[in-house]
Amino acid sequence: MYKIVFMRHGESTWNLANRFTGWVDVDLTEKGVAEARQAGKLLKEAGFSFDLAYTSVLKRAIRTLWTTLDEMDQMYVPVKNDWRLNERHYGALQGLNKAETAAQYGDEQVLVWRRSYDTPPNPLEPSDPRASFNDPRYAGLAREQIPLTECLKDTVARVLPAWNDSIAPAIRAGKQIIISAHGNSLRALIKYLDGISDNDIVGLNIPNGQPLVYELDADLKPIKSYYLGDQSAIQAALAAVANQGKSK
Ligand SMILES: O=C(O)[C@H](O)COP(=O)(O)O
Repeated sequence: MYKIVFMRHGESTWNLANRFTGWVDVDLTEKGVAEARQAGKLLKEAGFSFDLAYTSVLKRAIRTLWTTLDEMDQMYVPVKNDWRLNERHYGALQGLNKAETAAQYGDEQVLVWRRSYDTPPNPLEPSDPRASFNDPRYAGLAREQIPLTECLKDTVARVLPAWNDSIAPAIRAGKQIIISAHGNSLRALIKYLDGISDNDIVGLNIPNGQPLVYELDADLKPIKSYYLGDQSAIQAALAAVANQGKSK
């Protein structure tokens, strides 16, 4: 049996402001840092010890990972930063307030943009200064690999190669792994691992900064999964994420 830990980053400044974030590189709030520390405490108490860590190239996930490993006194763990674990690109919605967008376009439309499997928000214009073409962290990518918007299906299409080429072989080689990533890149992975249908994935939300443990069989199929920590607080956090896209 293998175990892997997934974690969405702690609260970011744009989570606090309830803005669509995507590939915008915002930092953690103080609460977000505290969530990452608490995650480290829980993982330490549960006896976790990691050999390898994965994260995205966005600082909210990177700092969450550093803070969690620091709390565990495991900052020596090698870290692989992989752009394919980035948050789903939120296109032209990036920067907009989620509740205001729902008030303007309706809760149903915002739910489609946030949670449907295959409907992307409108794309950024290629000439938009928010496009990532000139960002040095993506310098090794072909232009067509750099999104201007994504639906979850697009995110699955880039996350799965990271799983298949890098993460899954490391698990099979016996590495104890933690992945610090984002709400929708983790939804993409969980959809795949748990075989969740395109319809049912709409109902899956991931709270900030809570370690999610997956136990996997020899074929890397999930045996069970559970969040560490206070279960009622986690349920409340999940409901809060779902409600971020409502006008009231
Ligand atoms: O990019 C964002 O806005 C968040 O990280 C995830 O947002 P969502 O829960 O609205 O998809």
